[in-house]
Amino acid sequence: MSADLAHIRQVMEEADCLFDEATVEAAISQMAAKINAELAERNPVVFCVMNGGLIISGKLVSQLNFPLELSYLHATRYRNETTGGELFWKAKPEISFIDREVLIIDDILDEGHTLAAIIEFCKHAGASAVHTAVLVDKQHDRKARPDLKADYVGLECEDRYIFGYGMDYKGYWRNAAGIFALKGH
Ligand SMILES: O=P(O)(O)OC[C@H]1O[C@H](OP(=O)(O)OP(=O)(O)O)[C@H](O)[C@@H]1O
Ligand SMILES: Nc1nc2[nH]cnc2c(=O)[nH]1
Repeated sequence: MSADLAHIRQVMEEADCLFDEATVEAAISQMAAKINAELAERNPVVFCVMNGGLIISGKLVSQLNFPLELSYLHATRYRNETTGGELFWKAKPEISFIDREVLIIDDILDEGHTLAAIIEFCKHAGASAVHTAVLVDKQHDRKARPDLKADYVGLECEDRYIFGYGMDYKGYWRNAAGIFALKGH
């Protein structure tokens, strides 16, 4: 089914900008500074969680000043919808995790099912430590594991459906240079 582009455009026109580009870029630089200070000697394998992690991963790793290996994994729970379901692996990582420190980079920690499952997967695969970085931590009381916090968080946002900087609305607007909230959600 082809997307209704008029609707997709209208969604952006009506959306609220929660964080403009300069604010997001500053948050990413702060994350990078902390990661540089803490992981520079750890020889981590860095994993971008596709698709949403694409933009934050690219922007973040280019500000990391130590040698690292970069790969991706693809797990999805939302499949371009605005509410989450079962975790579905589209691509599992190919690099060996055995005795390696891992840094997982994703766009958003919402209910946390995705990140929790990825962390479990990495530990099961033999990682010696799993570090996590998310651009946005959504604030609400529906967390899958309330104790699960990302080690590096760029921004905290209110409990609304957001898009931009890698996050989609029905598969669109991952390219938006700001973080926007859907009108009425
Ligand atoms: O904390 P949770 O409630 O589990 O949600 C967070 C996950 O949801 C989004 O992925 P999605 O499944 O939409 O796939 P995408 O990355 O392809 O957009 C996002 O990229 C996170 O991986
Ligand atoms: N685009 C987008 N994806 C999500 N995955 C989990 N929560 C969200 C959200 O608010 N926006």
